[in-house]
Amino acid sequence: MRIYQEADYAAMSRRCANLISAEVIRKPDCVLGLATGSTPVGIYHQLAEWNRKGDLSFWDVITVNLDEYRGLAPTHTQSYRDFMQKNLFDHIDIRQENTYVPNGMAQDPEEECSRYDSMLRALGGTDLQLLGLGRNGHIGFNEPGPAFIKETHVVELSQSTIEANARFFESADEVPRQAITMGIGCIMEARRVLVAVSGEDKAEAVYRSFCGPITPEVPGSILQLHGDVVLVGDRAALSRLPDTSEEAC
Ligand SMILES: O=P(O)(O)OC[C@H]1O[C@](O)(CO)[C@@H](O)[C@@H]1O
Repeated sequence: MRIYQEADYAAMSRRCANLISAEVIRKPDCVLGLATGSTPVGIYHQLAEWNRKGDLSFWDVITVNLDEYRGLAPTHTQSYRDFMQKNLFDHIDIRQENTYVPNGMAQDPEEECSRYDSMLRALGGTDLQLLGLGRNGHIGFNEPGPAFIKETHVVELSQSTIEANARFFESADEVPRQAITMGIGCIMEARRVLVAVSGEDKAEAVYRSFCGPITPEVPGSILQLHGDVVLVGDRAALSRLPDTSEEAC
């Protein structure tokens, strides 16, 4: 695993944007797996700026998002589709039809999960998967539980995730209780995984994911078994790692 320790959120965002742009330059028709949440906002803004300046094109790029809340329409201001439009897609030259986000309004969610997996397979998997990390170690919306779930699936959000994401809603009561998420198998099949973390409140999850036992109780810990993981964090988020200059643990 490669670790980049950056001074702060801005530097972490620039580093991740650099790694993503390197992939886009290397393979202009790459498949990027994308994440939502507060962490990637700075990364997306940096990519949009380079695109606006003409330094980077997303014309042939395909994007596949990790997850979506169940029951929120794509136009809902807290849906992950809306998040992606506002923070990235509306500001870059990507073709809208090349951007995939699970449909949280699907009448038959199980069918939507299989459709998403088939679509991922048809695309040949992701070249680079960007991940944030939940405070409880979740990746995508793969919450701590008794087993790793391989395929895209419907998940019951944990209380800690509902509380963490309540900041985006009027109150915790409005946070959807379910989501559709890419499974651990789809994430692990990415050719490269880029994990972005920022802030003291992620330090414990980073430590448990990369230095603790591999267990579905800490979904991010599965990444220890991936052959090409790049972890980029600011000092606060990486503060519990024993030595961030080389291997994590
Ligand atoms: O970047 P944040 O807002 O801390 O979120 C971390 C993780 O939590 C989620 O937002 C889901 O709760 C993920 O999409 C994200 O990777």
